[in-house]
Parts: sequence; structure tokens; C-alpha cells
Amino acid sequence: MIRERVEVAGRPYEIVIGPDVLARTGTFLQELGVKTSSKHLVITDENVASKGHLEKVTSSLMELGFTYDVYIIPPGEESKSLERATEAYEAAYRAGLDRRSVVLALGGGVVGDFAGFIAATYMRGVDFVQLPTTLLAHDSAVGGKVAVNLAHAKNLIGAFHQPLAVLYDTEALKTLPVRELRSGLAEAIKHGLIQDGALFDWILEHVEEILRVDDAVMAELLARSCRVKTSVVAEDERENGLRAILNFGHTIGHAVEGLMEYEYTHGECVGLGMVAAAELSVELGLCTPLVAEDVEDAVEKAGLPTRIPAKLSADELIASMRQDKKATGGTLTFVLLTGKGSVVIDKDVPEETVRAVIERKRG
Ligand SMILES: NC(=O)c1ccc[n+]([C@@H]2O[C@H](COP(=O)([O-])OP(=O)(O)OC[C@H]3O[C@@H](n4cnc5c(N)ncnc54)[C@H](O)[C@@H]3O)[C@@H](O)[C@H]2O)c1
Ligand SMILES: O=C(O)C(=O)C[C@@H](O)[C@H](O)[C@H](O)COP(=O)(O)O
Ligand SMILES: [Zn+2]
Repeated sequence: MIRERVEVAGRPYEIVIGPDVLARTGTFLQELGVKTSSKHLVITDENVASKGHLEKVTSSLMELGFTYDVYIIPPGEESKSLERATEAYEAAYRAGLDRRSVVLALGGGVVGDFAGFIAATYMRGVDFVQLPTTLLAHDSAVGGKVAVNLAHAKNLIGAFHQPLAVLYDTEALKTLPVRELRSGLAEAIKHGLIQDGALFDWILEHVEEILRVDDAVMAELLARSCRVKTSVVAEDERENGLRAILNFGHTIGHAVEGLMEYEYTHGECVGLGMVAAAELSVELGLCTPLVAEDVEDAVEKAGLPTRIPAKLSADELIASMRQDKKATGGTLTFVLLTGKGSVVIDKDVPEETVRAVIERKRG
């Protein structure tokens, strides 16, 4: 089992990675000093509940005398909404949560973002624990960004709210559909590309083991990728500068995700967004064409789409990108590659260059 401490805004928390973590949830809560005298709320989705992961958590809680309610959301991005949040607040109220209650976010990034948002806002904030069950959630469970969406605009209503702990059960990943494993790989590739070229190369050498959820390889991937994420978040929790590098691939990625009404997964959009951002980096003279080729090869090897859907026009993509949270004054803001493992942030990329790259990478 891997246990790593991260300190964000003066508050340390632990990331635990290994097999059978979920079955020990109660023990971890005891270690964290969570009270049995307060009621807690487990938030999960229907798929996660149906695969037996919820049962592991609730059995462990019961065994150690924790009382809890369970709130189950439908799977998918549509659940990250204010409407669904209102229902969850009602569930929290019915359960009788108090300020010592803890929200347990059991699921992928959708559950993590949603449950974290509930925890950040209910009673002006209660504690929460992340119990990630997807590969992609190595990114979403760590770092404290929690949010719901506004119509087609991703994560527009949210907060920064750090978890009490991240408890990552590698066994849970074994029930994940391969499409979701591929999707999670996109964020891991991103972590390599922005800060750790050796991680990027290692991922490419281990794609097959990752996709068959080899225990040791998966634990190493999660730990190394989380390390990149935590090092960035520890320096800049509120995205005043550096943290924006974690958005590599997301300027175009988020626009495609919203405009395609979530037909593509988040990781798929990040994958094709990284390919386009790498091409843009070449266009702007920041890196060599060889680097962009390596990015495209990696995304392809992960089994992810490399092209922007042809039905989306450059106009609608650009309009959506101008609303990006990284942008100020409606400029086009991109995280761009200067090499494998290093990036810069450009807050005002010329529209005609972006347009040319979109046309080239559409298909
Ligand atoms: N907060 C952040 O920093 C951050 C970072 C990256 C992504 N995100 C967000 O995360 C979301 C994407 O997360 P995701 O890819 O995990 O999607 P997800 O939570 O929708 O999970 C993907 C699918 O897998 C199912 N699932 C989850 N765990 C399972 C398991 N163990 N076995 C079988 N099925 C399982 C889910 O029900 C869902 O159908 C997006 O909303 C994205 O914006 C947030
Ligand atoms: O943690 C971050 O910061 C990230 O940018 C991680 C991204 O992978 C993630 O998709 C995040 O939710 C995007 O944040 P947003 O502020 O662009 O919505
Ligand atoms: Zn992301």
C-alpha cells in the first residue's frame, strides 16, 4: 500500500493507494478522527453501487459503528447539475447532517466533483473524503476543485474544497469498462507532458498493463501521476498562476465536451485537446513537430480519438473557448508545450492561429 502526504494551504492530507482500501473505509475514518456520533452521507452513482463497491464501504462503516445515509445519482456528466445538487441537499437535510458530518464521495470524477460541491456548500462547508473508483479520478480526487456544470459550460459553479483524505482502492478499477480506462489515461499522459517527461515515456511502455489493470503497474501510475498533480496544487491551490498548467488540453477539450453534449468522455476530449494544443505549440514556434507527433502517437496508443469532431465549427468552438475560466477579457488562453515535460501559459493566442489548427485537426 502506498501512503503519501500532501499539504495544501497549510492543511495536510493523505492519499492512500492499494488493494482493499474500500473495505477498510471505517478504519481510515477512525484514524482521521471522524465521529460516530454524527450522521454521514455516502454519495455514489448507480454503476458504482451495482458493482459491489458501495457494499464494501457501507459494511465497513457499519462494523465500526458509523451511521450514514446513501444518496445515489444517475451515472454521467448530466448529474453534475444544480438541479441534482438541490436533491442532494434535501437528502443531507433528511439524513440530519451536522457540522461534524462527513460526505463520502464514492465514484469517478462526476461523483467526486458533485459530492465535493455538496460538501463545500452544505451548511457552508462540511468535510469530505474522496473514494475514487475510476482511473481518471486520480486527477479529480486530488486538488480540491469541486463543481457542477451550467448548461453546456463545464464546472462553472464550484469551489476549492480540499478532502480530508483520498482513499484509492486499486481493486475497484477492475470493474471499469475499457473505454473509461482509456479515458483516465488521457489525464495521466497530461501529467507526464506538463511536468514529468519520464512519466510520459513510462506510460507509453506500460499501456497494455495499465489497460488490463495490473496491480503493481496501476499503483505506480496512480502514485506518480498524483505526485505531479499534488506538487502543482501545493504551490497554487486557487489557480492564481501555475495551477492553470493542469488545464493542458482542456481549452479545446472542454469546448468539445460541452458542445457535443457529453457524448465524448472527459478524457477523450482532453486527449484530442492535447493533440490540438501540441499542434498549436508547433505553430507558435514553441516546440518541434517531433514533440507534437509524440503527443498524437501517445493519444492514439491509449486508444483515444485524436481529432475534433467534424460537426463542430471553428466559430462555435472559439466562442466557447472565449468563456473558459482561464481566460480574462475574452482572450484565447492555452497551455502550450515547450517540450515533453514542460509547458507555458499563453493568455492571448491569435484567433487565426487557433482557427487554422482547428481546421487541421478536425475530422
Ligand atoms: N476536479 C478535478 O480536478 C477534475 C479533474 C479531472 C476531471 N474532472 C471531472 O471528472 C469527470 C470525469 O470523471 P470520470 O471519467 O471518472 O467519469 P465518471 O465519474 O462519469 O465515471 C465514468 C463511468 O464509469 C462508471 N464507473 C465509475 N467507477 C466504476 C467502477 N469502478 N466500475 C464500473 N463502472 C464505474 C461511472 O458510473 C461512469 O459511467 C468530469 O466531470 C470532469 O470534469 C474533475
Ligand atoms: O485540477 C486542476 O486544476 C485541473 O485543471 C484538472 C483538470 O483535469 C480538470 O478537468 C479540472 O476540473 C478542470 O478545471 P476547470 O477549472 O478548467 O473547470
Ligand atoms: Zn481534466
